[in-house]
Amino acid sequence: MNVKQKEEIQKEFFLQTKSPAFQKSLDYCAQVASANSNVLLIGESGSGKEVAAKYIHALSSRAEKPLVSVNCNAFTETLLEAELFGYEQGAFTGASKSHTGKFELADQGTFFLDEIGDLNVTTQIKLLRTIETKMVERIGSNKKRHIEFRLISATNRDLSKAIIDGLYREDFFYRISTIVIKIPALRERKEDLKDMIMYFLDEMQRVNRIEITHIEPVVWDFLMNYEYPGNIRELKNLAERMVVLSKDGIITESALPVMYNIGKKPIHDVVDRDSVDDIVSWKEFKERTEKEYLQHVLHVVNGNVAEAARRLGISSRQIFNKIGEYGIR
Ligand SMILES: Nc1ncnc2c1ncn2[C@@H]1O[C@H](COP(=O)(O)OP(=O)(O)OP(=O)(O)O)[C@@H](O)[C@H]1O
Repeated sequence: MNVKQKEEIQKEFFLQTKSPAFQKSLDYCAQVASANSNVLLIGESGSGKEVAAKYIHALSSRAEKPLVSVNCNAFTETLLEAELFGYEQGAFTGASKSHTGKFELADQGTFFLDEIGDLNVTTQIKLLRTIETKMVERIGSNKKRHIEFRLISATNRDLSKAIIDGLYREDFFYRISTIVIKIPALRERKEDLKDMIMYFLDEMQRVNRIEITHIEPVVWDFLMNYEYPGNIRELKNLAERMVVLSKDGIITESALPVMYNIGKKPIHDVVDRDSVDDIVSWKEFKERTEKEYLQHVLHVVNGNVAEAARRLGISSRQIFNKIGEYGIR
Protein backbone atom coordinates (compact mmCIF):
# COMPACT_ATOMS: atom_id res chain seq x y z
CA MET A 1 0.00 0.00 0.00
CA ASN A 2 1.18 3.50 -0.83
CA VAL A 3 1.38 5.22 2.58
CA LYS A 4 2.07 8.73 1.24
CA GLN A 5 -0.88 8.65 -1.18
CA LYS A 6 -3.13 7.22 1.52
CA GLU A 7 -2.24 10.07 3.86
CA GLU A 8 -2.87 12.60 1.11
CA ILE A 9 -6.32 11.28 0.26
CA GLN A 10 -7.25 11.15 3.94
CA LYS A 11 -6.32 14.82 4.18
CA GLU A 12 -8.28 15.72 1.07
CA PHE A 13 -11.52 13.94 2.02
CA PHE A 14 -13.54 13.01 5.08
CA LEU A 15 -12.63 9.36 5.52
CA GLN A 16 -12.36 8.98 9.31
CA THR A 17 -15.77 7.44 9.63
CA LYS A 18 -17.77 6.34 12.68
CA SER A 19 -20.33 4.61 10.46
CA PRO A 20 -20.04 0.81 10.30
CA ALA A 21 -21.71 0.85 6.86
CA PHE A 22 -19.21 3.30 5.36
CA GLN A 23 -16.28 1.68 7.18
CA LYS A 24 -17.26 -1.60 5.53
CA SER A 25 -17.16 0.08 2.10
CA LEU A 26 -13.76 1.64 2.83
CA ASP A 27 -12.37 -1.69 4.07
CA TYR A 28 -13.61 -3.37 0.95
CA CYS A 29 -12.00 -0.67 -1.22
CA ALA A 30 -8.70 -1.15 0.64
CA GLN A 31 -8.89 -4.92 0.31
CA VAL A 32 -9.37 -4.88 -3.47
CA ALA A 33 -7.07 -1.90 -4.16
CA SER A 34 -3.98 -3.99 -4.86
CA ALA A 35 -5.77 -6.41 -7.21
CA ASN A 36 -6.45 -5.71 -10.86
CA SER A 37 -10.10 -6.80 -10.86
CA ASN A 38 -12.72 -4.53 -12.35
CA VAL A 39 -14.69 -2.74 -9.66
CA LEU A 40 -18.25 -1.42 -9.91
CA LEU A 41 -19.22 1.22 -7.36
CA ILE A 42 -22.95 1.52 -6.76
CA GLY A 43 -24.79 4.09 -4.69
CA GLU A 44 -27.06 7.11 -4.89
CA SER A 45 -26.03 10.26 -6.68
CA GLY A 46 -23.66 12.39 -4.60
CA SER A 47 -22.86 9.62 -2.12
CA GLY A 48 -19.13 9.69 -2.89
CA LYS A 49 -18.54 7.02 -5.54
CA GLU A 50 -15.91 9.09 -7.32
CA VAL A 51 -14.19 9.72 -4.01
CA ALA A 52 -14.18 5.94 -3.41
CA ALA A 53 -12.59 5.45 -6.85
CA LYS A 54 -9.86 7.94 -5.89
CA TYR A 55 -9.38 6.08 -2.62
CA ILE A 56 -8.94 2.72 -4.37
CA HIS A 57 -6.47 4.28 -6.82
CA ALA A 58 -4.50 5.96 -4.04
CA LEU A 59 -4.15 2.69 -2.15
CA SER A 60 -3.16 0.70 -5.23
CA SER A 61 0.27 0.07 -6.71
CA ARG A 62 -0.85 2.35 -9.55
CA ALA A 63 -1.05 5.38 -7.26
CA GLU A 64 1.87 7.15 -8.98
CA LYS A 65 0.29 6.57 -12.38
CA PRO A 66 -2.67 8.51 -13.80
CA LEU A 67 -6.26 8.21 -12.65
CA VAL A 68 -8.31 9.16 -15.69
CA SER A 69 -12.03 9.85 -15.27
CA VAL A 70 -14.75 10.04 -17.90
CA ASN A 71 -18.37 10.89 -17.18
CA CYS A 72 -20.32 8.88 -19.74
CA ASN A 73 -23.30 11.19 -19.35
CA ALA A 74 -21.42 14.29 -20.35
CA PHE A 75 -21.14 13.40 -24.05
CA THR A 76 -23.29 12.34 -26.97
CA GLU A 77 -22.58 8.83 -28.29
CA THR A 78 -20.19 10.02 -31.05
CA LEU A 79 -18.35 12.49 -28.85
CA LEU A 80 -17.98 9.89 -26.09
CA GLU A 81 -16.29 7.48 -28.46
CA ALA A 82 -13.94 10.23 -29.68
CA GLU A 83 -13.17 11.05 -26.06
CA LEU A 84 -12.56 7.44 -25.05
CA PHE A 85 -10.66 6.12 -28.06
CA GLY A 86 -9.15 9.30 -29.50
CA TYR A 87 -8.91 10.10 -33.23
CA GLU A 88 -6.48 10.85 -35.99
CA GLN A 89 -6.30 14.12 -37.89
CA GLY A 90 -8.97 14.19 -40.62
CA ALA A 91 -10.90 11.23 -39.16
CA PHE A 92 -14.10 13.25 -39.38
CA THR A 93 -15.18 16.79 -40.18
CA GLY A 94 -13.69 19.07 -37.57
CA ALA A 95 -10.85 16.72 -36.57
CA SER A 96 -8.17 19.26 -37.51
CA LYS A 97 -5.53 17.54 -35.39
CA SER A 98 -5.13 14.14 -33.78
CA HIS A 99 -6.46 13.63 -30.26
CA THR A 100 -5.27 11.15 -27.64
CA GLY A 101 -8.14 9.15 -26.16
CA LYS A 102 -8.72 8.77 -22.44
CA PHE A 103 -7.92 5.05 -22.56
CA GLU A 104 -4.44 5.83 -23.83
CA LEU A 105 -3.96 8.50 -21.17
CA ALA A 106 -4.83 5.93 -18.51
CA ASP A 107 -2.06 3.54 -19.61
CA GLN A 108 -0.56 1.82 -16.55
CA GLY A 109 -3.02 3.62 -14.30
CA THR A 110 -6.70 3.50 -13.33
CA PHE A 111 -9.58 4.26 -15.67
CA PHE A 112 -12.72 5.56 -13.97
CA LEU A 113 -15.97 5.43 -15.94
CA ASP A 114 -18.67 7.39 -14.14
CA GLU A 115 -22.43 7.10 -14.85
CA ILE A 116 -21.84 3.85 -16.72
CA GLY A 117 -25.54 2.96 -16.36
CA ASP A 118 -26.44 5.46 -19.06
CA LEU A 119 -24.31 3.97 -21.87
CA ASN A 120 -26.16 2.84 -24.94
CA VAL A 121 -25.81 -0.73 -26.20
CA THR A 122 -23.49 0.13 -29.15
CA THR A 123 -20.97 1.82 -26.87
CA GLN A 124 -21.26 -1.06 -24.39
CA ILE A 125 -20.17 -3.49 -27.15
CA LYS A 126 -17.18 -1.30 -28.12
CA LEU A 127 -16.15 -0.89 -24.50
CA LEU A 128 -16.50 -4.60 -23.80
CA ARG A 129 -14.06 -5.35 -26.61
CA THR A 130 -11.54 -2.81 -25.31
CA ILE A 131 -11.81 -4.04 -21.73
CA GLU A 132 -11.31 -7.66 -22.80
CA THR A 133 -8.49 -7.17 -25.31
CA LYS A 134 -6.88 -4.05 -23.78
CA MET A 135 -6.31 -2.88 -27.34
CA VAL A 136 -7.35 0.61 -28.44
CA GLU A 137 -7.75 1.90 -31.95
CA ARG A 138 -8.12 5.63 -32.51
CA ILE A 139 -10.98 6.67 -34.82
CA GLY A 140 -9.55 7.01 -38.34
CA SER A 141 -6.55 4.80 -37.62
CA ASN A 142 -5.94 1.13 -38.26
CA LYS A 143 -3.14 0.90 -35.74
CA LYS A 144 -4.01 -0.90 -32.49
CA ARG A 145 -2.21 0.09 -29.30
CA HIS A 146 -1.94 -2.10 -26.27
CA ILE A 147 -2.83 -0.36 -23.02
CA GLU A 148 -2.79 -1.63 -19.49
CA PHE A 149 -5.29 -0.22 -17.00
CA ARG A 150 -7.49 -1.09 -14.07
CA LEU A 151 -11.16 -0.33 -14.60
CA ILE A 152 -13.41 1.20 -11.97
CA SER A 153 -16.98 2.08 -12.97
CA ALA A 154 -19.81 3.73 -11.10
CA THR A 155 -23.55 3.99 -11.43
CA ASN A 156 -26.57 5.09 -9.43
CA ARG A 157 -28.90 3.00 -11.59
CA ASP A 158 -30.28 -0.45 -10.93
CA LEU A 159 -28.47 -2.31 -13.71
CA SER A 160 -30.21 -5.64 -13.10
CA LYS A 161 -33.47 -3.90 -14.00
CA ALA A 162 -31.85 -2.32 -17.07
CA ILE A 163 -30.73 -5.81 -18.17
CA ILE A 164 -34.26 -7.18 -17.83
CA ASP A 165 -35.55 -4.17 -19.80
CA GLY A 166 -33.08 -4.98 -22.57
CA LEU A 167 -31.19 -1.68 -22.12
CA TYR A 168 -28.07 -3.25 -20.73
CA ARG A 169 -25.97 -6.13 -22.00
CA GLU A 170 -25.49 -8.89 -19.49
CA ASP A 171 -21.99 -9.78 -20.79
CA PHE A 172 -20.86 -6.16 -20.37
CA PHE A 173 -22.37 -5.98 -16.89
CA TYR A 174 -20.56 -9.13 -15.73
CA ARG A 175 -17.28 -7.90 -17.22
CA ILE A 176 -17.32 -4.60 -15.33
CA SER A 177 -18.66 -5.94 -12.04
CA THR A 178 -16.17 -8.54 -10.84
CA ILE A 179 -16.19 -6.68 -7.51
CA VAL A 180 -19.23 -4.63 -6.52
CA ILE A 181 -18.92 -2.11 -3.70
CA LYS A 182 -21.92 -0.23 -2.33
CA ILE A 183 -21.39 3.29 -1.06
CA PRO A 184 -24.07 4.04 1.55
CA ALA A 185 -26.36 7.05 1.29
CA LEU A 186 -25.71 9.84 3.79
CA ARG A 187 -28.95 9.05 5.65
CA GLU A 188 -27.53 5.54 6.25
CA ARG A 189 -24.47 7.13 7.88
CA LYS A 190 -26.14 9.07 10.69
CA GLU A 191 -23.10 8.42 12.93
CA ASP A 192 -21.04 10.68 10.64
CA LEU A 193 -23.55 13.46 10.11
CA LYS A 194 -22.47 15.81 12.89
CA ASP A 195 -18.76 15.49 12.05
CA MET A 196 -19.45 15.93 8.36
CA ILE A 197 -21.51 19.08 8.90
CA MET A 198 -18.61 20.51 10.93
CA TYR A 199 -16.10 19.31 8.32
CA PHE A 200 -17.83 21.09 5.43
CA LEU A 201 -18.57 24.21 7.50
CA ASP A 202 -14.84 24.39 8.35
CA GLU A 203 -13.87 23.88 4.73
CA MET A 204 -16.28 26.56 3.50
CA GLN A 205 -15.10 29.04 6.15
CA ARG A 206 -11.51 28.47 5.05
CA VAL A 207 -12.26 28.71 1.33
CA ASN A 208 -14.48 31.78 1.64
CA ARG A 209 -12.48 33.45 4.43
CA ILE A 210 -15.58 33.87 6.58
CA GLU A 211 -15.66 33.07 10.29
CA ILE A 212 -18.78 31.49 11.76
CA THR A 213 -19.34 32.01 15.49
CA HIS A 214 -22.90 30.77 15.93
CA ILE A 215 -25.48 28.56 14.26
CA GLU A 216 -29.12 29.08 15.25
CA PRO A 217 -30.49 25.95 16.98
CA VAL A 218 -33.34 25.69 14.48
CA VAL A 219 -30.78 25.42 11.65
CA TRP A 220 -28.71 22.87 13.55
CA ASP A 221 -31.84 20.79 14.25
CA PHE A 222 -32.70 20.90 10.60
CA LEU A 223 -29.20 19.83 9.50
CA MET A 224 -29.18 16.90 11.92
CA ASN A 225 -32.64 15.63 11.00
CA TYR A 226 -32.74 16.21 7.25
CA GLU A 227 -32.65 13.14 4.97
CA TYR A 228 -30.25 14.57 2.30
CA PRO A 229 -31.60 12.97 -0.89
CA GLY A 230 -28.66 14.59 -2.72
CA ASN A 231 -26.25 13.04 -0.20
CA ILE A 232 -22.80 14.50 0.44
CA ARG A 233 -23.01 16.78 -2.59
CA GLU A 234 -26.15 18.37 -1.15
CA LEU A 235 -24.62 18.78 2.32
CA LYS A 236 -21.48 20.34 0.83
CA ASN A 237 -23.51 22.82 -1.25
CA LEU A 238 -25.70 23.62 1.73
CA ALA A 239 -22.66 24.28 3.92
CA GLU A 240 -21.24 26.65 1.32
CA ARG A 241 -24.55 28.47 0.99
CA MET A 242 -24.94 28.81 4.76
CA VAL A 243 -21.44 30.19 5.24
CA VAL A 244 -21.70 32.63 2.35
CA LEU A 245 -25.15 33.85 3.44
CA SER A 246 -24.26 34.11 7.13
CA LYS A 247 -24.69 37.50 8.80
CA ASP A 248 -22.04 38.78 11.22
CA GLY A 249 -20.75 35.24 11.70
CA ILE A 250 -24.20 33.83 12.49
CA ILE A 251 -25.96 31.21 10.41
CA THR A 252 -29.70 31.83 10.55
CA GLU A 253 -32.51 29.94 8.93
CA SER A 254 -32.67 32.57 6.20
CA ALA A 255 -29.46 30.99 4.83
CA LEU A 256 -31.41 27.82 4.05
CA PRO A 257 -33.36 27.55 0.82
CA VAL A 258 -37.08 28.19 1.41
CA MET A 259 -37.96 24.83 -0.14
CA TYR A 260 -36.51 23.10 2.89
CA ASN A 261 -39.60 24.22 4.85
CA ILE A 262 -37.58 24.66 7.98
CA GLY A 263 -39.70 24.98 11.09
CA LYS A 264 -42.38 22.58 9.86
CA LYS A 265 -41.22 19.82 12.20
CA PRO A 266 -43.49 18.99 15.14
CA ILE A 267 -42.62 21.03 18.18
CA HIS A 268 -41.63 17.98 20.25
CA ASP A 269 -38.79 17.34 17.76
CA VAL A 270 -37.10 20.62 18.57
CA VAL A 271 -35.23 19.01 21.43
CA ASP A 272 -33.49 15.74 20.61
CA ARG A 273 -35.52 13.19 22.53
CA ASP A 274 -32.78 10.56 22.42
CA SER A 275 -29.99 12.73 23.77
CA VAL A 276 -29.35 12.68 27.51
CA ASP A 277 -26.92 15.62 27.23
CA ASP A 278 -29.55 17.84 25.70
CA ILE A 279 -31.90 18.24 28.67
CA VAL A 280 -32.64 21.88 29.33
CA SER A 281 -34.84 23.48 31.96
CA TRP A 282 -38.59 23.53 31.34
CA LYS A 283 -38.50 27.32 31.09
CA GLU A 284 -35.75 27.21 28.46
CA PHE A 285 -37.53 24.50 26.48
CA LYS A 286 -40.74 26.53 26.44
CA GLU A 287 -38.89 29.69 25.36
CA ARG A 288 -36.96 27.91 22.63
CA THR A 289 -39.98 26.18 21.16
CA GLU A 290 -42.14 29.28 21.45
CA LYS A 291 -39.54 31.41 19.73
CA GLU A 292 -38.92 28.89 16.97
CA TYR A 293 -42.59 28.33 16.33
CA LEU A 294 -43.29 32.05 16.22
CA GLN A 295 -40.41 32.53 13.77
CA HIS A 296 -41.85 29.77 11.62
CA VAL A 297 -45.36 31.23 11.63
CA LEU A 298 -44.08 34.73 10.83
CA HIS A 299 -42.06 33.24 7.99
CA VAL A 300 -45.15 31.45 6.61
CA VAL A 301 -47.32 34.59 6.75
CA ASN A 302 -44.54 36.70 5.26
CA GLY A 303 -44.09 38.82 8.39
CA ASN A 304 -47.77 39.85 8.57
CA VAL A 305 -48.32 40.16 12.35
CA ALA A 306 -52.13 40.58 12.10
CA GLU A 307 -52.38 37.40 10.04
CA ALA A 308 -50.06 35.52 12.45
CA ALA A 309 -52.25 36.69 15.36
CA ARG A 310 -55.40 35.50 13.60
CA ARG A 311 -53.89 32.06 12.83
CA LEU A 312 -52.47 31.63 16.35
CA GLY A 313 -55.62 32.88 18.10
CA ILE A 314 -53.77 35.53 20.12
CA SER A 315 -53.61 39.33 19.86
CA SER A 316 -51.20 41.30 17.69
CA ARG A 317 -49.98 43.04 20.86
CA GLN A 318 -49.01 39.67 22.36
CA ILE A 319 -47.05 38.84 19.21
CA PHE A 320 -45.24 42.19 19.25
CA ASN A 321 -44.33 41.54 22.89
CA LYS A 322 -42.89 38.13 21.99
CA ILE A 323 -40.98 39.58 19.03
CA GLY A 324 -39.37 42.11 21.38
CA GLU A 325 -38.72 39.53 24.11
CA TYR A 326 -36.98 37.05 21.78
CA GLY A 327 -35.26 39.60 19.59
CA ILE A 328 -36.90 38.23 16.45
CA ARG A 329 -36.06 40.24 13.37
N1 LIG B 1 -15.78 11.52 2.00
C1 LIG B 1 -15.88 12.72 1.44
N2 LIG B 1 -15.18 13.75 1.94
C2 LIG B 1 -15.29 15.00 1.40
N3 LIG B 1 -16.05 15.28 0.34
C3 LIG B 1 -16.75 14.27 -0.22
C4 LIG B 1 -16.70 12.95 0.31
N4 LIG B 1 -17.51 12.16 -0.45
C5 LIG B 1 -18.04 12.95 -1.38
N5 LIG B 1 -17.58 14.22 -1.25
C6 LIG B 1 -17.93 15.37 -2.10
O1 LIG B 1 -19.31 15.26 -2.47
C7 LIG B 1 -19.49 15.54 -3.87
C8 LIG B 1 -20.09 14.31 -4.54
O2 LIG B 1 -19.14 13.23 -4.46
P1 LIG B 1 -18.90 12.22 -5.67
O3 LIG B 1 -18.78 12.96 -6.97
O4 LIG B 1 -17.78 11.32 -5.31
O5 LIG B 1 -20.29 11.44 -5.64
P2 LIG B 1 -20.85 10.40 -6.69
O6 LIG B 1 -21.51 9.33 -5.91
O7 LIG B 1 -19.76 9.99 -7.64
O8 LIG B 1 -21.94 11.28 -7.44
P3 LIG B 1 -22.63 11.03 -8.89
O9 LIG B 1 -23.38 9.74 -8.80
O10 LIG B 1 -23.57 12.19 -9.05
O11 LIG B 1 -21.52 11.02 -9.90
C9 LIG B 1 -18.12 15.92 -4.41
O12 LIG B 1 -18.00 17.32 -4.39
C10 LIG B 1 -17.15 15.30 -3.42
O13 LIG B 1 -15.94 16.01 -3.34
